Amino acid sequence: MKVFVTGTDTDVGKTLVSCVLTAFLEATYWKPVQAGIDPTTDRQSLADWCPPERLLPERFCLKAPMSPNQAARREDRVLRLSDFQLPDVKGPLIVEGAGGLMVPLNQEHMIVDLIGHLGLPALLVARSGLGTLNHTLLSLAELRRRDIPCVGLVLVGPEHPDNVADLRHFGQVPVLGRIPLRVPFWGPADLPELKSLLDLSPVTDLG
Ligand SMILES: Nc1ncnc2c1ncn2[C@@H]1O[C@H](COP(=O)(O)OP(=O)(O)OP(=O)(O)O)[C@@H](O)[C@H]1O
Ligand SMILES: C[C@H](N)[C@H](N)CCCCCC(=O)O
Ligand SMILES: [Mg+2]
Repeated sequence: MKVFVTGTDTDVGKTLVSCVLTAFLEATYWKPVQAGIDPTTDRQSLADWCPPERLLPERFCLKAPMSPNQAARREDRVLRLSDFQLPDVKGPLIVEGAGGLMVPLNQEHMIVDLIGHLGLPALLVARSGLGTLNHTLLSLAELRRRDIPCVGLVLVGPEHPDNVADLRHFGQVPVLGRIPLRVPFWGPADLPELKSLLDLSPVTDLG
C-alpha cells in the first residue's frame, strides 16, 4: 500500500492527513521535497505520531517557504525528476507532496509529474468549505487527464454537506471523510476519533 498525499493547495491539511494515515496504517512517511523549514519540517510534525525509523529523510530539504523550483533556485540547485526514486520500504508508504498538483519542481516538471514518475495513486486533501469546488474539481480533472488514479478525497474544515454532494457528483471520486480543524491540535491520542471520521477502506484496499 503506497499512496501520494496531494492537495488542492498549500496549508490545506496534507500533513494532518498524513499523520493520521501513517499512524493508522503503521506506515512509513516520506516527504520527497520540503520547501520551508521554519518553524518545523513536515517530517518533524509527524514525530509524535510514529517512531523515528518510519520517518524517512527528505530527498531535498530546501530552506525557503516557496514553490520547490523557486526555493531550489535560491540555493543554486536544480531538482530533476530522475533524482527521485521510490524508497524501498516494507509495508505501507505515505508520500506527501509540496503544495498542490501544479506546483513546479523545476522549469519543466510539476508535483503531478513526480506522482506519475513514482507511479503512485493519489489521495487528494481539500478544504471543506466555500471555494473548494473549483480547486478540487480542477485537481481531479488533472489527475484524470494524466491517468493517475485517485483513491479518494479527504476534506479538512467545517461541515458542508452540499459541497460533499457536489464533489461526489462532479468529481466522481469517493469522499473518505472530513477532519475538522481544532485547537488544541489533534494528536496521536485522538487517533480513535480521527479513525471514526474517515473511511480508509479504499486506501487499505490498495493492498
Ligand atoms: N494536528 C492538527 N490539528 C489541528 N489542526 C492542524 C493540525 N496540523 C495542522 N493543522 C492546521 O491545519 C492546517 C493545514 O496544515 P498542514 O500542515 O496539514 O497543511 P499542508 O497541506 O500539509 O501544507 P504544506 O503545503 O505546507 O505541506 C494549518 O492551518 C494547520 O495549522
Ligand atoms: C511553503 C509551503 N508551506 C510549501 N512547503 C510550498 C508550497 C508551494 C506553493 C506554491 C504555489 O502554489 O503558489
Ligand atoms: Mg505539509
